[in-house]
Amino acid sequence: MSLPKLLRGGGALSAGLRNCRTCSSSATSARRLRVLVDMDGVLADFEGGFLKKYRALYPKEPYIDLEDRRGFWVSEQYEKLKPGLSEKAMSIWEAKNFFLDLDPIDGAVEALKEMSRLPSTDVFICTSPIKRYQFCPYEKYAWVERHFGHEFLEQIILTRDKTVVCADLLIDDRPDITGAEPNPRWEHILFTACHNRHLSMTPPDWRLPSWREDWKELLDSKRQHS
Ligand SMILES: Cc1cn([C@H]2C[C@H](O)[C@@H](COP(=O)(O)O)O2)c(=O)[nH]c1=O
Ligand SMILES: [Mg+2]
Repeated sequence: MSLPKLLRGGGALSAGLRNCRTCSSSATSARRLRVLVDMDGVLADFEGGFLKKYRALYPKEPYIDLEDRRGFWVSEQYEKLKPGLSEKAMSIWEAKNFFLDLDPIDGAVEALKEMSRLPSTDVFICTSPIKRYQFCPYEKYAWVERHFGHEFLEQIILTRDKTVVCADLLIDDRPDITGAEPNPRWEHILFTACHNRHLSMTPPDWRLPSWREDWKELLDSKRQHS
């Protein structure tokens, strides 16, 4: 089988992998591809937005350049940098307008709109809100409406556990996605972000380096081998 160029781990795509068709309810839907796309770090520039606001609010505190970011949790790396910085980091994304003000990731808006227009493809934005919920869930909806339009609000899934969502693919920057379901239906495509770009990929892992790459090739490949 020829593998898409973006598959760094040389993954075997869907051959022998879990088949999401088992959770489809009709023959018609069985032919459609369902794609979940994460928001923070994939569509919205969480890391860039955080650093900008953190430096503005705490100009005297140390910070971590994006190229030095390691590990998914910003709060953990900041706490290691200086005890107490975890709380200051959290105060940034817990504040009003943090999520709403995030810039889109390069190419994300065009790519997602194009993906949602593809035939036989259902696209959902699948994102985890923070538990301090005063602003975050509302602002995530408002962000989607601002960048994708009102209609796209039908395609939002807010969940703290993405493993229980049934789909063919999940494009997400978090390397370790775990939850109540030990065998999620989707295959994970790791979207490259500052905190994960140094991780080596092992088969059958997939990676999408950016929205400027040929993400359609990944979808087509999954479609063909499902
Ligand atoms: C880096 C980091 C993130 N969070 C929060 C912010 C978002 O609500 C989620 C990540 O959501 P995703 O759907 O997995 O992109 O986590 C956090 O609480 N602490 C952090 O350090
Ligand atoms: Mg993310």
